Amino acid sequence: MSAEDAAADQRAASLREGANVPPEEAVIGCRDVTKTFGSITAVDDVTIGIDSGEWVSIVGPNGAGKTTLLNILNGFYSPDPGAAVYLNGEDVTGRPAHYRARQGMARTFQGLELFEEENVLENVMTVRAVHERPNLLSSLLFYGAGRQVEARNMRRVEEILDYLELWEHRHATVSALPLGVQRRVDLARSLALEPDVLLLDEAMSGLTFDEKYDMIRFLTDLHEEEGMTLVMIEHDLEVVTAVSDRMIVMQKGGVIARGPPEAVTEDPEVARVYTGVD
Ligand SMILES: Nc1ncnc2c1ncn2[C@@H]1O[C@H](COP(=O)(O)OP(=O)(O)OP(=O)(O)O)[C@@H](O)[C@H]1O
Repeated sequence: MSAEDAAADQRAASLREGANVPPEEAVIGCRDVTKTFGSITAVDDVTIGIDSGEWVSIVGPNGAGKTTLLNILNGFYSPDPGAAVYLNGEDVTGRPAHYRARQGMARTFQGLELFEEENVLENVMTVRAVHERPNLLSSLLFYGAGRQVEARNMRRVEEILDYLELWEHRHATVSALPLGVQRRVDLARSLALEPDVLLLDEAMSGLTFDEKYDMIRFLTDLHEEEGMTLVMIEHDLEVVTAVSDRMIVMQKGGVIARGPPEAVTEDPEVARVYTGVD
């Protein structure tokens, strides 16, 4: 092996090692996560740590375990025993998704789990109302407390719709809207939870060039203006390399590379996964 090859191998190996920050100290992190479904190992011993304000993309071929990992991070799936998941430094392994949502984590869905026959306003308002229910006791003690909360929710939802340029669509039935707008409604629903960490599962899948551009513009604003931590599963490597601070590459359930996009895309193992060429 030449000195050049040895250096490339060493760099590739260092990219595969460890998390960026220890998971226990990360905004969102996990240690030793494995998830099996019967004989299928969907996620295989994954440890990651994502720092506050980072924009991290998780990439990899179909079936690599990306969505399963996201489902474990947000509490939809429990990992196999021996794993731990951390949110803002707290061990949330046994905590359900709604607890993690209240602690600042939201997500969008690859398959858009919207109420298709309801309008945009209703879709976002429903999430908001669940997030901030009027406290029952204060509602009983203070006349109008429930109404105040409702008015506050409505104001916040209006701000979100305005921000995502959805205001003109607020009375439209979701199923009648183009996919690009539906994906923005999904994003609006997650923002209604006022998250610090946003997990995005292929938020740009199926979008036209212009729709993707809009989505990137909104996410960039959230990242830069609000300092939101973004963790994004995305197949479009051009988008990933343009926007991400770091990439995590998964294959067959495991992490095969991680680091800044310019370094990861040069990793020989990543090239092999994407091109099938040695
Ligand atoms: N609920 C489940 N029950 C059984 N097997 C599952 C389940 N969820 C995922 N799998 C399997 O786990 C593996 C990883 O799937 P996952 O959806 O996490 O991959 P992915 O990287 O997100 O793929 P894609 O890019 O196609 O969405 C696949 O073999 C899949 O069939």
